[in-house]
Amino acid sequence: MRKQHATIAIIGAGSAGLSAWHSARKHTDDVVLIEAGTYGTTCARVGCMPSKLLIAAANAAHHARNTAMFGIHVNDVRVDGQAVMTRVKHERDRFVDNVLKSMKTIPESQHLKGHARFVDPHRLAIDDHTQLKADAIIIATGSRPTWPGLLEAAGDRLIVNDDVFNWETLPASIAIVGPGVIGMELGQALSRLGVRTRTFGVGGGIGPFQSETLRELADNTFNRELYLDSDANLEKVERLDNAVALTFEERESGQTITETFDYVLAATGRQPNLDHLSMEQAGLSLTKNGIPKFNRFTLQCLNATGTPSHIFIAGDANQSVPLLHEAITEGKIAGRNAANLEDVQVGQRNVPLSIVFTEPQMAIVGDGRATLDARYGGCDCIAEGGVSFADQGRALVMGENMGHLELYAEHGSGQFLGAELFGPQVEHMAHLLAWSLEQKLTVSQMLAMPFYHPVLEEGLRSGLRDLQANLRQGPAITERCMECGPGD
Ligand SMILES: Cc1cc2nc3c(=O)[nH]c(=O)nc-3n(C[C@H](O)[C@H](O)[C@H](O)COP(=O)(O)OP(=O)(O)OC[C@H]3O[C@@H](n4cnc5c(N)ncnc54)[C@H](O)[C@@H]3O)c2cc1C
Ligand SMILES: NC(=O)c1ccc[n+]([C@@H]2O[C@H](COP(=O)([O-])OP(=O)(O)OC[C@H]3O[C@@H](n4cnc5c(N)ncnc54)[C@H](O)[C@@H]3O)[C@@H](O)[C@H]2O)c1
Repeated sequence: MRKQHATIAIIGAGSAGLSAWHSARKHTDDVVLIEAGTYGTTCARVGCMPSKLLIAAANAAHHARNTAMFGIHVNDVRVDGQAVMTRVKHERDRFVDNVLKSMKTIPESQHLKGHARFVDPHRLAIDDHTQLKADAIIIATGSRPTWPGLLEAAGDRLIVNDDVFNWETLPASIAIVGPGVIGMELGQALSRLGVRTRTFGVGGGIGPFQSETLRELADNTFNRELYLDSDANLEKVERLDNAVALTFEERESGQTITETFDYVLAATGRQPNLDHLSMEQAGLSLTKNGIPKFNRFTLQCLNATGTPSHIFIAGDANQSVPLLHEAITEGKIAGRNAANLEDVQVGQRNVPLSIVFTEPQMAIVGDGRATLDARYGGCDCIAEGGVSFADQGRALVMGENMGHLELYAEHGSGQFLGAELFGPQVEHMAHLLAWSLEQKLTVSQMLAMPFYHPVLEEGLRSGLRDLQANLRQGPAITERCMECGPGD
């Protein structure tokens, strides 16, 4: 085994690892990046980007089929599964190429190919070819899908998101287990592309929603176009010759039926890639799930002795906020701190922001209802306001008048705290709200901002007005805001 030394070793060349590399390189040239798998990042290869490409194709088909309300008649909308997948993969490869091109800035001598594991707190074995000793180490190993044992019976018909983006064409049918973020995005997209789908969940959760009102509305809304049972009784999974059979209690009829599908997609959550790292050799204090205890502002892990470690953890590997922009922020902070062990600093973290690219979109800004209730302990400190998109002006114009916003603020201070959003293109409102939260704006300050007419954000203004009324700090709300223009 070759022996090598580096000031900083980064395990994983995904989004967090690459961000950490660039950040650390501002302080030292001696940084080594270790990658076990394929370069190109989860986001570009099998995550954010190919999923949004599939969704874009699906929405094109869906909107083409739903023009009649405008008096426009489109005949024979045909989905060419092979062409859909060709575009998804072609554009996906472009995103991957961009990552690979940017990786060319990393000198050959600074990346090592192979699977890293801890030998002791400062030493890593890379496969069986290199032993790397480092002053500081950043764990940026990402995550992978996990699924309940029941699904194992599907054998090679059990697939995960990675498999979808390798398809040559679309299958005829698929069962989706897990109506979380991945299950809802891919499930709706495949259904809109003409694939027969059924989606099964447990406990009633849909996407990221904590609010019961929004869960119920999402359940009703999605069930208008696809089969979704968010609290399903999935009894049996069986591999047949050319298919997989699922036995379940059908939602409407209550009957137990068996239906066959080409595949079953596990979208039941992800687990951090820490189990093959020999973490027990790293000398760290671990949670009961085997995740190193760490400080989310410095990304520094805690030694088993209770002292700060020279090991940092960033991105999906720490399971804190498994989102792309957070992985990049965390990599940046970890890279800076790993290079300055004597002067570890607190990095700036953004307010929580999560968006699900279904139609209607789902989003959470700041804290959701349940988190706020837990934080404020039922002290009646939270005011809630809301607005339905069922008759919002611009949404009606576009024929996308579905959804509801729930907005929360603190009684007394009037400070905006968070929101759960379900509606057309709420990705944009979610950003406005996240920026307002970053600025610690009060509801009345937010209402003093300009709102153009006629835009979807006028719906947000109605929700904020309702919130303001419930804060009992401003003018009483009128039935309709006519000075705002028609259809606010
Ligand atoms: C289907 C899907 C859709 C998504 N959509 C979105 C979205 O729209 N918006 C959003 O913000 N987020 C989205 N995400 C989440 C986002 O992709 C992740 O949060 C982000 O990619 C995590 O980056 P990372 O660097 O932590 O992990 P990764 O990019 O997975 O990098 C980890 C790297 O570590 C390597 N590795 C693991 N173990 C070892 C080892 N022992 N030795 C060496 N190398 C190792 C892996 O091979 C991998 O290359 C999506 C995820 C999925 C799966
Ligand atoms: N748009 C985005 O930003 C985006 C898109 C995709 C993924 N992601 C990231 O990837 C992460 C992982 O996504 P995910 O969808 O795998 O996880 P998730 O936690 O969002 O959803 C998992 C779902 O599976 C359900 N579930 C768990 N066990 C089950 C069982 N036995 N039977 C049926 N259902 C079961 C859960 O109730 C939940 O609804 C997300 O948390 C998110 O951070 C983000």
